[in-house]
Amino acid sequence: MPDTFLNHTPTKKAHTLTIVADSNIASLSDFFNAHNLAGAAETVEIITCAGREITADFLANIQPDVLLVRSVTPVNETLLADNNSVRFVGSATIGTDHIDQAYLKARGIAFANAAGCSKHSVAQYVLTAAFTLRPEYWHDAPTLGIIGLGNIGSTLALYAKDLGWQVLGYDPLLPVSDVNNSTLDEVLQSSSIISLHVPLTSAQQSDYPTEHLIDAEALAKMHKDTLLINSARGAVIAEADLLADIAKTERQVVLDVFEHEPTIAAQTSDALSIATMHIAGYTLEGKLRGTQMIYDALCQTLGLPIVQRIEPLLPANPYHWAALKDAPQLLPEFYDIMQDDAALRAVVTEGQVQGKDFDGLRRNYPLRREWAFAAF
Ligand SMILES: NC(=O)C1=CN([C@@H]2O[C@H](COP(=O)(O)OP(=O)(O)OC[C@H]3O[C@@H](n4cnc5c(N)ncnc54)[C@H](O)[C@@H]3O)[C@@H](O)[C@H]2O)C=CC1
Ligand SMILES: O=C(O)C(=O)[C@H](O)COP(=O)(O)O
Repeated sequence: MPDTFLNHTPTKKAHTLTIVADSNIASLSDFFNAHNLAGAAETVEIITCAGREITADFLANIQPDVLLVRSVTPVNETLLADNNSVRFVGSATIGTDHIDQAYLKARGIAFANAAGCSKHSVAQYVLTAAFTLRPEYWHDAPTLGIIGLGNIGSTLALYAKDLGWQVLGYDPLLPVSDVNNSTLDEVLQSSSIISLHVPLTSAQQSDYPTEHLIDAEALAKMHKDTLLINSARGAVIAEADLLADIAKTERQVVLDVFEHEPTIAAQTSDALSIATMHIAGYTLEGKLRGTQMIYDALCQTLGLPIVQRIEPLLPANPYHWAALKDAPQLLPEFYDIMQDDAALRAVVTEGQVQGKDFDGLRRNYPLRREWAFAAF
C-alpha cells in the first residue's frame, strides 16, 4: 500500500482511509467497506451525502483520501483548491464533463470514470423511445442517424443492424467505417431518427465541440418528420432553438437530458413528445457496473485485490432482447417509458420542474433491468 496515498494529519487517526461518496452511487457499501479495503488501512471510514452537498467546506471538515461522485458534483479547483487530502477521485458515470481532469492531473490526484458502464441501457432507452412513438418501425425499418459512435453510439448501431435498420453514423474523431459512414449534414438531412451520443465539449476542449451542436442551423437541415432523441447532455442542443423548431415543424423530440438541468421549464417539457429525468442509463446493471469500475480502479491504485463483483448482486433477469424482438407488444412490460414521462410531468409546479423534484425523481428512481442480449 503506497504510503504516499494516505494523508496523515495531526487530527486524523493514522492508517485511516476516509472516503466521501455520493449517496446515489449504487450498492456503495457492497463494494466500499472495511472488509474489501482492509489491506489499505486499519480503519475505513465512509461518509455519504447527496452529490450536490459535496462542497469545499464539506471536504474541509472531513479531509477524505478518496472522493466518489456522480455527474452532479463538479470536481474542479473550486472544490479542491484548499484541500490537500484527496488522492483519488472516482466518478461512477460515463460522462466526465463535471470533472476538470487537467486540474486533477496537475494536482497529482488519480481519476477514474466508468466508461461504457451503461451503454446497453442507454441504447435500449433510445430504442424504447423510438418504438413507443413509432411502433411501425418494428416492420418498416427507418434510417437511424447516430451522432457520436463511441461506446453508446456504436452499441446502438449494433441493435439497429440487428433490426435491419440503415445506420448513418457521424463521428469526426474516429476512422471511417461501415457505421462511421456519413458527414454531419448527411445524417441531419437523410435520417428518420437522429440520436445524439457525444460528450459535452466546448471549443476550448475539442476541435469538434458539441455544445449547441444541434442549433437552429442544424435543425433546419432536418426533415420536419425526423424524430430527434437526446440522451447525451442537454447543452448539446440549443434549447431555445429547439423550441422554435418544434413550434414551426411540430417535430417529435425526446429529451432525457436538459440544457438547464435540474430545472426544466414547463414550456420545454410541454413541447416534447417524451421527457424523462436523466435516467437513460438508470438500470441496475448500468449503475452496478459504474460502481464496480471505480471500485476496481481504487483497488488498483491501492494495490489491493478485487474481491467484489456485480454478479452476486444481480437477481435473475427476465428481460431478453431476443424475446422482445419476437413479441414487440411486450415493450411496455420491458420498459414503459411513458411512466417516466408522466412522473416528470407530474412534478411541474409554478411553470417548471424544480431542481429538488428532478433530483428526487432520480434519487428514488426504480432502476430498470437492462435487457439481456446474446453477443451481437
Ligand atoms: N442520459 C444518460 O443517462 C447518460 C448519458 N451519457 C452521455 O452520453 C455521452 C456518450 O457516451 P459514450 O458513447 O459512452 O461516450 P464515448 O466517449 O464512448 O463516445 C463519445 C463519442 O463521441 C464522439 N464525438 C466527440 N465529439 C463529437 C462531435 N462533435 N461529433 C460527433 N461525434 C463526436 C467521440 O469521438 C466518441 O467516439 C457521455 O459523454 C454522457 O455525456 C452517458 C451515460 C448515461
Ligand atoms: O453516466 C453518465 O454520464 C450519466 O449521464 C449518468 O446517467 C449520470 O447519472 P448521475 O451521475 O447524474 O446519477
